[in-house]
Amino acid sequence: MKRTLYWVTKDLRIADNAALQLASQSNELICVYTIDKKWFQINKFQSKPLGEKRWQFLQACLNDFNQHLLALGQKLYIVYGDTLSNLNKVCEQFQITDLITTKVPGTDENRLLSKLHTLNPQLTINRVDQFTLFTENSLPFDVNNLPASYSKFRKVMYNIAIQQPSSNVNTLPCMFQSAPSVTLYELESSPASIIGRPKQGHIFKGGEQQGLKHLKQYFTSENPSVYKEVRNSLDGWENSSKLSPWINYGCFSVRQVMQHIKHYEQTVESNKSTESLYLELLWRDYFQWVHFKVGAKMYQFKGLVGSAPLTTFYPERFKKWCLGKTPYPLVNACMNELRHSGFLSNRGRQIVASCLVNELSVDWRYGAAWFEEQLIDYDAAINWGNWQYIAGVGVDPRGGRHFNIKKQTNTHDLNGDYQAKWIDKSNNTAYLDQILDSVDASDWPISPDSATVSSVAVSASTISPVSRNNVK
Ligand SMILES: Cc1cc2nc3c(=O)[nH]c(=O)nc-3n(C[C@H](O)[C@H](O)[C@H](O)COP(=O)(O)OP(=O)(O)OC[C@H]3O[C@@H](n4cnc5c(N)ncnc54)[C@H](O)[C@@H]3O)c2cc1C
Repeated sequence: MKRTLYWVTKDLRIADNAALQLASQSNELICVYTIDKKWFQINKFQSKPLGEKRWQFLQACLNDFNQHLLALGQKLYIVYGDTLSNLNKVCEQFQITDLITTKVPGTDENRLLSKLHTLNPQLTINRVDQFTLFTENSLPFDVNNLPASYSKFRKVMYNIAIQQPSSNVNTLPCMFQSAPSVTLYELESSPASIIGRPKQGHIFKGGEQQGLKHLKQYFTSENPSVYKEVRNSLDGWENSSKLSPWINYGCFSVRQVMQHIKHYEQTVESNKSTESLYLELLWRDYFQWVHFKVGAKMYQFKGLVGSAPLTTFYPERFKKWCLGKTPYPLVNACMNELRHSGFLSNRGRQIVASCLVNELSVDWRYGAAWFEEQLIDYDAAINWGNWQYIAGVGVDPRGGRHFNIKKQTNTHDLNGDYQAKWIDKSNNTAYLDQILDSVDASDWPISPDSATVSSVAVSASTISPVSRNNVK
């Protein structure tokens, strides 16, 4: 008799969901999504793990998934609090024999599963390998021998076949008779009203249904044919695929995305742009496997290379960077977009991350944690992996990236349209003076008489010396 707990995490979909397929073979089933109270608390990097924009997106995803489960005679239970004790209570209350969940690289999740197993030694834990393009078994190497750079990984993986998406689940086993005692609430049958949508910027609507609609729209447009030429633009819905928020909550699988790329290549066009899109998905996979391999090192100051960057924590610089109040208008525009909309282009992310590390000499982990709070498409491996890469402590064999802000402004926003769009209209300079005076004026890298805070550029001599390669 299989009494199964399906712990739903980054797999909020019915299609191509091998974990749900496996759960469908149980005798009795309960589907649970855990919301940890820590997600809403300020952490040691002064940010919250879950900000408002992603929380709204997630609620829509949960509602959508619940609708699908209801149609199959099941429902999604949401439990709130301490994840380990909540899962443990569900296991005890229903005498769970099997736990099914999607295998993700997060260190918290993995630690939690081993503790849960210690508390419930009878429990069989099935971690379903479906978060990446390739399963661990299909890698031609052991994860511990993962190639040391992305280019090596790409060479090895390029021609390896990717598994086709699986068929949809049509029936699910019956529910347990009573609701779990830890239930905070059941999702209503009507979709949650989404409040506080950004007035500007891209709108992402959570859930499998909306995700598949967007996936279809992107691949029935001509945008995949020109992706490579436009992907570095700072603005524009059509300049990149905008698939990331749905991929990261598993509203569709990366294999489904790959299927669309292949179909586009077979029926419309196969060119450098369609290849480039695939190569970005491969980057995503690479960061996931790096995270599987290195575990907690993903979040350490010294990163994967084991040597500390020449940066530290300056509260005022960090605060001004978060609020888009640095001396760099392009950086400010990007940070305003991120804060107001929960999204930022890849080039924007690279520019602001480089600025925090190289111009402001701030510990990269504070920036990564701020991104974690703000981004709708936050993913642990991709976010912390990219930050490490820019800070020179990650998988980059060339050691760090420094983006020349003036050059980036001339290349990507010569007419200033993007900066005008995201300028902070409040123009609250009194607020700036207050911060400058009251926090730690001495740590701000502009000498007090050199400029007003809104001036365009800081001369190199006013910046703490940080040796960096690869100024772009
Ligand atoms: C400092 C920094 C932090 C980042 N944090 C995140 C994050 O938390 N979550 C996230 O999904 N992406 C992150 N990225 C990568 C990238 O910026 C986003 O994936 C991309 O902007 C999402 O938009 P898109 O779906 O239109 O991407 P597209 O350009 O259309 O790319 C398609 C897909 O490829 C993958 N991809 C694209 N660029 C990268 C990359 N540089 N590294 C790994 N995978 C990539 C994503 O899954 C993306 O959805 C970060 C990049 C930087 C520089």
